[in-house]
Amino acid sequence: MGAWTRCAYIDPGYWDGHESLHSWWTALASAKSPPTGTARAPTPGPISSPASRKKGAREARDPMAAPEGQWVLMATGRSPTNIAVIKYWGKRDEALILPVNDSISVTLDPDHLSATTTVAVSPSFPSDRMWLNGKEISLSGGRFQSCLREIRKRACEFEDEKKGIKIKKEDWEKLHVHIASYNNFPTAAGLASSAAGFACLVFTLGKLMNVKEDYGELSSIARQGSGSACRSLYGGFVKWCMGKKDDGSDSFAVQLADETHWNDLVIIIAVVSSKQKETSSTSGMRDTVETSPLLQYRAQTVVPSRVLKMEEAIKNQDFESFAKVTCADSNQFHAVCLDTSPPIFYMNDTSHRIISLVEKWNHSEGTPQVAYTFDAGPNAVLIARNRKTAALLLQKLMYYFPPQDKDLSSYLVGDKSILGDAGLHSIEDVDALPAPPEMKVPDQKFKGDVSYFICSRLGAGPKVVADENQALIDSVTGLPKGV
Ligand SMILES: Nc1ncnc2c1ncn2[C@@H]1O[C@H](COP(=O)(O)OP(=O)(O)OP(=O)(O)O)[C@@H](O)[C@H]1O
Ligand SMILES: C[C@@](O)(CCOP(=O)(O)OP(=O)(O)O)CC(=O)O
Repeated sequence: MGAWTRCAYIDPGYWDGHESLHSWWTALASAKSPPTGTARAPTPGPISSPASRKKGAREARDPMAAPEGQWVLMATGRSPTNIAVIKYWGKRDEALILPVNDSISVTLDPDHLSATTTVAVSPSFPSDRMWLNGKEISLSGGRFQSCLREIRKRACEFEDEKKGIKIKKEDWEKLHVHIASYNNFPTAAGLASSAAGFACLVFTLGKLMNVKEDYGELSSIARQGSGSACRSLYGGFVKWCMGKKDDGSDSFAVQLADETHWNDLVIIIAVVSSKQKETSSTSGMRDTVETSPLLQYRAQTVVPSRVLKMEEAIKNQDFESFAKVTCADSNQFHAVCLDTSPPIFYMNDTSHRIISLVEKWNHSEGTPQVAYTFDAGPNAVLIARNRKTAALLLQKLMYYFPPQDKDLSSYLVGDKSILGDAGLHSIEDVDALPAPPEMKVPDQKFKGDVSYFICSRLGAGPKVVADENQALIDSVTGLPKGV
């Protein structure tokens, strides 16, 4: 499925109150063909000519847009999100974003959950500006400033003789950027939009500014945008090494194995709520560090041995060990939240019901079939050992959490083929599902408690989007398309 037809992946309610974003997106969606995703050097926008102005320029020009005759140089990238199986929770340095423990994550398929970002520079831009999901946001926060500063420091000379553009290393400091980004899933709803977003920003700025540093170095810059973002610089299985140094230079991500290493795994996300959460990860973990006596024990004693176990499990594709450690770590992370004063509740009754369903099924099989993990929100991320298990899991989930209306195809987004594997072609198939035998109260159903499901898999790291039609910024005006 092409990136620009992915509105269907979003909870229909997600668009409520997002009218301007919706029309912005619709305008883009009707624009052009699906992405190719192939990597390539940044593509400079054309030097505006009378012909291109006639075609592309708006009737009333924005006073902040690039004046006619000025070049706009742009790059577009797409970055995945990731879900931690050993959680990062707690900082030892708030400004540099240095964690109290190592963490490990799986990168999700960017077709289903990712950020797409276009960055542009032009001598005509008077200031740095950013638009997120079609709305202008401030770049004045320390996190955005750190990422911009660190990338600018590493920018290298760029020349395009044909287009007559030459940018010397020292010139990058003087050039302002315009940034437009779009998440193909709900923002700030516990689905790690900050991870995809900051990874994408750093990756794409790095491409635009001809940064030569390796992904490890880029990951430590993305870390300064949002800790979990450092793990989105790689596909597959990724470890964020906490590091020991005060300057954070040894706190970066490494890839443990790429997305092809263990490709049996199927990921089903139950989106329990896509509303913005009450306690952000940043403030939640700050409170935990200040008040939870359990956190120290977790960081110093529990996590180090779990990280070793997890690395072994991944290396050997040992699902039993992988699932046990994943579930235990999610539960301990939420226990640490509960141990915070005042206590933080990220999970809700639906989250607890899903845990109970998985635990009972795993127990009845004698060996884990599915692992669950929950970030700073009620949404369940369920990792099934293979497709067959994922199809069985979906049947059980659909039995307890049938859709509110009759439209199955908007109730499960992402890899919809799993519906066929589960024998669920229509709402009648859902109604006819038998009660899972392992559950004690099979008759109770919770229609409407899950907003929708996403079926995904492990995915690759960030990519350049070479097709300029998919850029979010107009290469003539230097402003977001459709705004
Ligand atoms: N595409 C993006 N580009 C740049 N920044 C982004 C992007 N998407 C989100 N962000 C930043 O991340 C913030 C949301 O982060 P927050 O941690 O609250 O939610 P989340 O990452 O979706 O959830 P969680 O980390 O708990 O799973 C936004 O306010 C914005 O500053
Ligand atoms: C529960 C988590 O998702 C916490 C993520 O926290 P963030 O990376 O969003 O926090 P900041 O570094 O303050 O931006 C666990 C994880 O991803 O490891």
